[in-house]
Amino acid sequence: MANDGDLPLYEKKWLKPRFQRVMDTFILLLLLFLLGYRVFSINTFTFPWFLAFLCESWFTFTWIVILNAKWSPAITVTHIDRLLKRVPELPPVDLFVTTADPVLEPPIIVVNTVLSLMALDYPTNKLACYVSDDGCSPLTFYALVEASKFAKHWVPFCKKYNIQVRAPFRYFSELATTKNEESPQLMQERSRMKDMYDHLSQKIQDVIRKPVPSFVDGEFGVFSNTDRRNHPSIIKVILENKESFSDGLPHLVYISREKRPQYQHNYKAGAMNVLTRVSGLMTNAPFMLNVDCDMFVNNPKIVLHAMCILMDSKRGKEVAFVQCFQQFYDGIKDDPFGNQWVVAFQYIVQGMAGLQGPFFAGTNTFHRRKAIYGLYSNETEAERKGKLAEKMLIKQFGSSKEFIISAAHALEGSAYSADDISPSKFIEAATQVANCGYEYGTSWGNKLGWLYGSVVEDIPTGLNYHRKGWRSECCTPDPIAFTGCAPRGLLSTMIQQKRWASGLTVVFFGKHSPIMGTFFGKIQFRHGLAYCWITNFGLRSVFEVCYAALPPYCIITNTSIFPKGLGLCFPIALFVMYKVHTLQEYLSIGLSIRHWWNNQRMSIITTTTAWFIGFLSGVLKLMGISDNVFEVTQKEYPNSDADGEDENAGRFTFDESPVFVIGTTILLVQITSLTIWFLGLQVVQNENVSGPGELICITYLLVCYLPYLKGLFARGKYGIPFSTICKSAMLALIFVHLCRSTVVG
Ligand SMILES: O=c1ccn([C@@H]2O[C@H](COP(=O)(O)OP(=O)(O)O[C@H]3O[C@H](CO)[C@@H](O)[C@H](O)[C@H]3O)[C@@H](O)[C@H]2O)c(=O)[nH]1
Ligand SMILES: [Mn+2]
Repeated sequence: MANDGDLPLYEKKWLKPRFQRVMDTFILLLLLFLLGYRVFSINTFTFPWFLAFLCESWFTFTWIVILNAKWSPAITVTHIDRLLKRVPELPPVDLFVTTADPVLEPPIIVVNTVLSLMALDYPTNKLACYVSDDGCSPLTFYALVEASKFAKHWVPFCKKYNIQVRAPFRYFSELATTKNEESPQLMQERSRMKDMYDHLSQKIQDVIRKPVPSFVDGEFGVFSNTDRRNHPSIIKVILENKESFSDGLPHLVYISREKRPQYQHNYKAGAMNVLTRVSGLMTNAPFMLNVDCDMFVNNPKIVLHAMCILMDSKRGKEVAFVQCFQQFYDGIKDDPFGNQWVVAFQYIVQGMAGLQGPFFAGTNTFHRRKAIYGLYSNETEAERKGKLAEKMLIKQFGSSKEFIISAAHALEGSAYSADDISPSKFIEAATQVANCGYEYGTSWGNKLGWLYGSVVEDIPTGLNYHRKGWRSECCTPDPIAFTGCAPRGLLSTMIQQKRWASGLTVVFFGKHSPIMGTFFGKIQFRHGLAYCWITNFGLRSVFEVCYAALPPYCIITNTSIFPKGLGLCFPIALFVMYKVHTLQEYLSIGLSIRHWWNNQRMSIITTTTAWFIGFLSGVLKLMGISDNVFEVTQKEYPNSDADGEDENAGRFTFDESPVFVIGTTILLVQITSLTIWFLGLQVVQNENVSGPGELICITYLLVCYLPYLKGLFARGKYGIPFSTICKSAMLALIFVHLCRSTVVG
């Protein structure tokens, strides 16, 4: 371990974004002015004014949440050189990859991620890679076995030439665009690698088309007669670094946990807990890295960077996890569907890093094993002793004798050695802890491990760390640590956003909410408030949908929520300031105006449609009426012959999903109200008639919903289906009727 007198392995620097703070505060003041105006105006007690007041109060609260989260951003600077001076002390790290569906997540993608992990710049005898396959697919297993053979050539090649991108498909596709002067030897070896890789992907392709007969026997026999929803645990050690060579290959283990129809499997969280236990038995590394199957390593030194933080003898001791940004490769230019999250990571996540630390974003994260085992950050030796009693351990961790021993070791933080670790010795015990009944009555998913109960497992799991007094850190080395694939279509984006909104709603109203963590746990006030930025995704939609319905309501019933004349300047100034400020945020980190506008537009569309549906389904789940499912996001393997698609890459596509019914309804309601105003069909009233304020709102919403407007008239997948239009028209008519009945009736 490091001597306390040593220089720190990492430094934390707080930034002072003065200009941002001024703008943020100014916008807050304008919001408060607007609220003040509402309170003191004579119309306060009419229904629409009250609703507007409610929504604007919420927007003000949301702004305070954002401002608070962004206020004191921090970055970390890591010193690998200092860490490397202590090489003999480098700790083992277990690497986790999850996959769930061989169709939505093509095995070649999983294979690339695994290869990039195996080739990390870290002593290989300290690494073990575990792949969890919830799809129970012989194909994925086959692909991994074949990849492990390729790895024997690929890993030494990468290390010899210090290749940066170690996922072969990215390496070869990036090569095509950069031509450097290189040694003939490298070029020769590279072309050999390319041939081998092409051969590997061809083999996997062939099996997708026509499964080889040997799938029913030999190593693949265990997969015969299995159904992904009903099968025993399958655990296979594909590679074992028996001699513990520091320049060999890491262990590679395939795990498909038991599934039975009568059990709840808890989606990714369940898979992560099985990975934690199986790895606990086999290698029991004190640190673990978890990535989604599409997130490959982009910076081969990333483990070293993360270890600088986790191994630091002062500040690092309180850190439960290190989060790397989620970044994407081949994202569509200017982020047309708003799913690349560049700004969110830059301002919110980096902002939270200046408080108690970033939230756990589900992937690209290094965890401290004893923290995931439920320890508090500052537990004393004595307090821990009580917890290590065998009875207590069995109650929390389940009845596997072997696992209890390993858990006790992990909790004590006792010395680890990479020698004589042989995963295959533990197959039997590992099968036991991967079975569905194992967690029954234990604390898994409830007090420790990845938490259950919501389809977003990452946020409550992160909250659980922070609640116990741990901190977290961001790690943002150059080049960036990992890159993955963002959804490439509107539909998959909507499915993803809907899942987040429903899961987050359940979290916000559940026992793991940031509010509970602040009052009953060790989450600091400002940090708890910052957490509301993400946990409130679902709830936010309710207010935005209301606010989108208000101006049409006003037009139809000929009332008004906005001041007229000079008074209108206030809300307009607020709107303009907000837009200019966000635009400045985008430009200052090198994003384009187009990127900004796309995100502005999508924030309206996503909030009022996908998040709204997500909120409703979250509420149904909270009331116990229905359950939410984890719909896996489609990962696309870039196909060289699909280039023709590119010009339509950012275009909106529609289908019969309810998300589009909501969006189309909102659009039709705006159009209808505008038509009513234009034709002068409004209810006749004497005072406070609707005016420019309402019209501006409607126009802005129409501009945001322009792709939908085009969709009304387009055909095929770019057009909104006729049935969706009919449903929306019905809903819009009902809305108009209801509005009129409040005044006429
Ligand atoms: O039953 C399941 C469902 C999913 N997964 C895996 O979970 C990961 C994330 O799934 P994905 O469909 O890619 O979801 P995203 O919306 O892209 O994921 C984001 O949001 C999730 C929470 O909703 C987090 O878990 C992820 O880390 C985060 O990247 C993938 O590796 C899946 O294979 C499983 O292992 N088992
Ligand atoms: Mn994903």
